[in-house]
Amino acid sequence: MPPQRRNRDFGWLLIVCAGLLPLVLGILCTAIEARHTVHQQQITTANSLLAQAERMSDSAWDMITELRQFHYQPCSAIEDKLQREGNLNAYFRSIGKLEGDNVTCSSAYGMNPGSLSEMMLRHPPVTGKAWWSISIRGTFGVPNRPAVIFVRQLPDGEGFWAVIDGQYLMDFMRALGESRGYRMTMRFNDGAPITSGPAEQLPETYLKSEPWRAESSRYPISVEVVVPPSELLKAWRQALFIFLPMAAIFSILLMILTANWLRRRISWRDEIRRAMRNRQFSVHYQPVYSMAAQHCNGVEALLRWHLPNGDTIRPDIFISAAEEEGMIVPLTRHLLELMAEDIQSWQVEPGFHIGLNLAAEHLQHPEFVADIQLFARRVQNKKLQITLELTERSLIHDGEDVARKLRLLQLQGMKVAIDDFGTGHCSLSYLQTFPLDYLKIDRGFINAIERLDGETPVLDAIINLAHKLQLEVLGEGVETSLQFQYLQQRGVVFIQGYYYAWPMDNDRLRAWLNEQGQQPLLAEESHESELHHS
Ligand SMILES: Nc1nc2c(ncn2[C@@H]2O[C@@H]3COP(=O)(O)O[C@H]4[C@@H](O)[C@H](n5cnc6c(=O)[nH]c(N)nc65)O[C@@H]4COP(=O)(O)O[C@H]3[C@H]2O)c(=O)[nH]1
Repeated sequence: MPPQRRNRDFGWLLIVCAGLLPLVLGILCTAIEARHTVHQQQITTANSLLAQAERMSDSAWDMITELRQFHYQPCSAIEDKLQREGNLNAYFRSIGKLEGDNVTCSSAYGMNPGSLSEMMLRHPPVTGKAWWSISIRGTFGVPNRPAVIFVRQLPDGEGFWAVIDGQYLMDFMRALGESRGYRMTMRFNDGAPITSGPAEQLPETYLKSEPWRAESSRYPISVEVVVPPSELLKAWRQALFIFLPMAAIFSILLMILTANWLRRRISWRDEIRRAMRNRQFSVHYQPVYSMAAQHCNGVEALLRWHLPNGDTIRPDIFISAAEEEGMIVPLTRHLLELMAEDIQSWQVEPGFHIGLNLAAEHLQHPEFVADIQLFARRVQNKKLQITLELTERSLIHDGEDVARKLRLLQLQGMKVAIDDFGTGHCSLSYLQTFPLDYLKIDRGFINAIERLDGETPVLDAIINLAHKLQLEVLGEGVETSLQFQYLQQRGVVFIQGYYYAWPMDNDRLRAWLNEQGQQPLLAEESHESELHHS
């Protein structure tokens, strides 16, 4: 499959993925949100149930405290009063008195209706406590309806009891959760369950939510709330209903952005190719001043891109794009061709320097040496000093291999410079790895110069370092007389910048070299006219 085709297919895949991403994320988030909502509802329901059960327990214990007034009184004397108390207070099925395990008096059945076990339809729990309560599946009189019995036993064997009808609790549960299909279970003291909701086991599906259990801090009451899958599904559907339109908008936006990004990527590559074909690139040359020779002894080649409408694209933009799009090698080869053509028109002394910028990808390319050698052969009649400028902007991975190639080219008479020194992450390691001849100080450090007799610590340190390593130093971006003099005083041998000359096209360079190329640069003079002229 040709690479172009493969890229396009990959692009479609990327657009589809970008479109799906918000949808998938949305579905996941809403599922989590639905679970959270349902869980909160479970907690709220359980807490409401507990609160109601606690209120009923409070009533029951209050009633038992009230019954204390009938202590030592025979059932015949209190029967009517008991009946009235039992009937007039909410929640109660019956209330009464105890003697040991025997029920001696009941608001429902009068005197001596039987034992406590017979009334509860089970043995009383062994709690060892004078106050206890337990949920039961029914009572002697109403065996099929759950209830809760509250008992207080006095040390003298007498006691009081109250039975709350479970119907009140079941009604409350129904009101809370019947419409939502909740299954709710309440137990007092691990007694019989009082339940409401569907009795069947919920199917084991992903949508099943965990039962929520809660206990009262005041009484031995526990509740459990189970939510059916349909509730979770409903909550999910509601969340999706709100979220899906937003997700759809996000999907469309993301697809448009991805498509634009892909188009831009493809268009940079295509545009650079087209621009090379249509000769929209040209080379500008910026003169370099030699302090020793006191005249221009070389130039740096800087690529320019002129659009047919007269606009230009900044080199830092199209060079970065070419590096990212894998176009820097063809572009540099194009630069070398343009330079070779221009150089044929030059009238310069042998040894005149021509510096050219090289990107890391090209240095690592297997045909790098051949490319440079071809260029050198094409301009060999001019006997130029070719300087290869490495920049730290993009990292050179295979340092040893690149160093070997550079050494080979050095043996054939070329020089190597490190460009924009100090701005990257690996300035010092480059000094150690590569066979360098020149160090070009970035204009950021030159801009820091404030006074001729003062210090510029970092700049001074770089200059000293270069001298120690026996590298020749070039100051880049020199714009003022002060900067020029400062560098001159500190033994910087080459100067490049607007103060000396701006980058210019080939025709203007030839004229400039003729008129000003041999003139010394004097710091005291005003160079305004010279700069504008160039
Ligand atoms: N403010 C200021 N700027 C000054 C002064 N003197 C020169 N300059 C600018 O500083 C840049 C020097 O080039 P660079 O550091 O190699 O930085 C270059 C270089 O890294 C890259 N570049 C340019 N042409 C090529 C090329 O053919 N190949 C590669 N790989 N990179 C290139 O693009 C960068 C920017 O290039 P340009 O825009 O041409 O910008 C040039 C030049 O116009 C000055 O006194 N003041």
